[in-house]
Amino acid sequence: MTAQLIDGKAVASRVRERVAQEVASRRDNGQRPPGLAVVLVGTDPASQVYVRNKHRACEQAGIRSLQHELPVDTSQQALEQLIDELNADSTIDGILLQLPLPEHLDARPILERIHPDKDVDGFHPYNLGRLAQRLPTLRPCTPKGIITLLQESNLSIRGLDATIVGASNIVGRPMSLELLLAGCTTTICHRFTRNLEQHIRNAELLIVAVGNPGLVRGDWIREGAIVIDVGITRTAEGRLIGDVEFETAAARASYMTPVPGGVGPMTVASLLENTLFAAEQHDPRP
Ligand SMILES: Nc1nc(=O)c2c([nH]1)NC[C@@H]1CN(c3ccc(C(=O)N[C@@H](CCC(=O)O)C(=O)O)cc3)C=[N+]21
Repeated sequence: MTAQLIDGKAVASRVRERVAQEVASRRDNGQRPPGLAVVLVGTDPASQVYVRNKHRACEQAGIRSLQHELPVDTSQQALEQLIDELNADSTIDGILLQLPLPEHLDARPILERIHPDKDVDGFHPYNLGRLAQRLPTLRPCTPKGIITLLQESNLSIRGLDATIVGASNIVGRPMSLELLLAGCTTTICHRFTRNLEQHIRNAELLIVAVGNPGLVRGDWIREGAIVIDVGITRTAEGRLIGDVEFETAAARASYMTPVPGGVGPMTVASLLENTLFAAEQHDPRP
């Protein structure tokens, strides 16, 4: 078998076009544009690239995007105060705190301070609880984007044995909820997992989100599996690579996402959908 590549860039661009049409139709109704506030603390170059990409995507979709770039020595208190101001601002529908934060700051109390209605990352415990109970809510962007990618590729996943490698708050754990809700039998592997290879070999759907290139060897992939590679690592030569050995895995998988051009663009597309969703809650159609 040789895998068909799942073109995340193309699917993301269709999703963004749908959002743009919705935003335009709201404007025709006399409604204000959705507003997104992106908060970036410090000068991490990768974060700056992501924030710039998000800003450009918002502009193209007619979403108002405001950037708050704070110095690296910003205090916890100053950051909390900015969140309070954004929570109170009725023109702002979504607040995104770009992670990671500098060492001296604690993300958790700040993420909990973002009003759940404005939590377009879907990281607030309230929203994760709603997701766990299948209630409509703001869902974490990367897992949501992966579900959209599978749907738009007409891949039915109900009943599949799924393995997730990585149990982060932002990808692995919410991904496990999404797959459970979609009807998969789901295994989550993490740093204490003893038989990683065996869990990967069993996977009809494999999601890898660790950030460790070559972690998953191509010959571990089950014949015909769907492989979703969330890892993004920049090599010394400046190329981006995923966590799964690409060539050997693609020889066994049925479908596989490339890096770049797979999951990354879907994360941004989900952010736009979430911002529109938040605006629809704050400012419903007449
Ligand atoms: N509060 C918060 N929310 C996030 O959603 C968040 C975050 N913090 N911190 C960092 C991670 C990472 N992330 C990506 C978004 C887009 C691409 C993306 O568009 N990738 C392109 C390549 C981009 C490039 O050239 O660097 C691709 O894979 O094709 C990748 C990674 C969002 N994150």
